[in-house]
Amino acid sequence: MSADPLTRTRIKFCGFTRSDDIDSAVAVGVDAVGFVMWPKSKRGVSVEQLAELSARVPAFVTRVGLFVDQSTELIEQCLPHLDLLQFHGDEMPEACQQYGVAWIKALRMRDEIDLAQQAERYHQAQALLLDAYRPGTPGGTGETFDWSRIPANLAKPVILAGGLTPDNIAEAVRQVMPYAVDVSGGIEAAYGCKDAAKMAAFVRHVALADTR
Ligand SMILES: O=C(O)c1ccccc1N[C@@H]1O[C@H](COP(=O)(O)O)[C@@H](O)[C@H]1O
Repeated sequence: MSADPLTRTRIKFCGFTRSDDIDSAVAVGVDAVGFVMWPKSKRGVSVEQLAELSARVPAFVTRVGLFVDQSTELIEQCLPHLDLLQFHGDEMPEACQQYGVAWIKALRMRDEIDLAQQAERYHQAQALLLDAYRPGTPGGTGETFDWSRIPANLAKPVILAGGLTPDNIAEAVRQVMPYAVDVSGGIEAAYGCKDAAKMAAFVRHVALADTR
């Protein structure tokens, strides 16, 4: 069965560093592309690179900036090139809200996390991005977590992340039925270098699994 376009699972590819990879992602129908603004990441880009890469993104594809506890000044410099902010650190809700731009909050699935409480805390977020927890690493680990820990009735839309690949994404979509999925490492040939065939396979497997 094909997916209902009004409810189908949205797809974000993250960690772009090359313009050609953006073209390939757009060609296979990605909904959002992400840019890692955290300089410690091997996928990190500068504000100048962000400006160049984001200019390559066509209308109606969302440009997302990923930040990890970064300064207001840096984030403000990035704003002209972004449609949505993704916060991956310990940012307080007020800090996320201060830019007047739509944002999502990443939560790492540590054992003791209370997702209902976090959904209330970050109620102004457009969605919660759930990622694997590895101590000392804010994200992009390439690791999955136990998807059965995600409650079906969470008060915010869920973006599933963490170790997704063309091989496991169909099962993830069927099991979790998230609002969206987000992937970085699983569609790469090397850090920051996307693989066109993996991106195409990922999108195809989401569509095949999406029966809503
Ligand atoms: O990609 C990174 O380098 C990164 C660095 C710091 C925080 C988050 C990061 N990436 C995000 O992590 C998740 C999962 O990534 P993966 O698919 O397991 O590689 C995803 O949201 C990335 O955007």
